[in-house]
Amino acid sequence: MTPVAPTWPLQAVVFDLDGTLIDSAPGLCLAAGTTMDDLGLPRPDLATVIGFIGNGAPKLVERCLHWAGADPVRHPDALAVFLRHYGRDPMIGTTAYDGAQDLLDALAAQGLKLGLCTNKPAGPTHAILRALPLGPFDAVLGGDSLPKRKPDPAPLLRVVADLGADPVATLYVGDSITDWRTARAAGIAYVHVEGGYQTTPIPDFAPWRTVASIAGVAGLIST
Ligand SMILES: O=C(O)COP(=O)(O)O
Ligand SMILES: [Mg+2]
Repeated sequence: MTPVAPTWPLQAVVFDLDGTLIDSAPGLCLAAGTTMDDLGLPRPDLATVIGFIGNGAPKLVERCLHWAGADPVRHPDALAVFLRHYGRDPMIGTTAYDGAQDLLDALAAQGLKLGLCTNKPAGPTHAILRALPLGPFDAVLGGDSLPKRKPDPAPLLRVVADLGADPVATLYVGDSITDWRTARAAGIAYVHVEGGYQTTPIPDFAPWRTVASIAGVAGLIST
């Protein structure tokens, strides 16, 4: 498979959030563990929860229940409990990766539009963006903002449209198979950041570029 390259000059860069700009896995693990306590189920450890991140809160809870051998009919209740725990303070166990804000500042200074397209629900996403602070972003969509979430291309294409950018002159920067599939389905050039939450090889993987950490994205872009 041939990687999709962006056309220059670049107009916009859209980012994934969890595992790309922020390390939120300890917080997600804590909320998942408290949820499982409430349900009388075993707590998954951090490495296990990291493997469950990437497709949004409903999938994370579904994977926790499946891991524990629990009846899937408990999912609606479990999801409500999880969202209550996580929503109380999504900043617990969450930090920005080194260099993330410096990168956003540098890209904005080059006149690039900045977007955020995450599967994290919009409520905690905005709480985290305010609290860190991280950004500013010109357009933000959460996993529950549209009827479909990543890897469906709709959220990414909507963010790009909200930015007023041309998809071919846009980069999507992410850390997971979900992000890669989203970018591929949208026909948008994909930059993969290593060191996030992708723990298994990605089949048919053809990113435009791979960087070892978020700070490395700056070196790819000159407008
Ligand atoms: O909420 C998740 O499961 C993943 O969130 P992300 O799309 O920002 O990586
Ligand atoms: Mg991610």
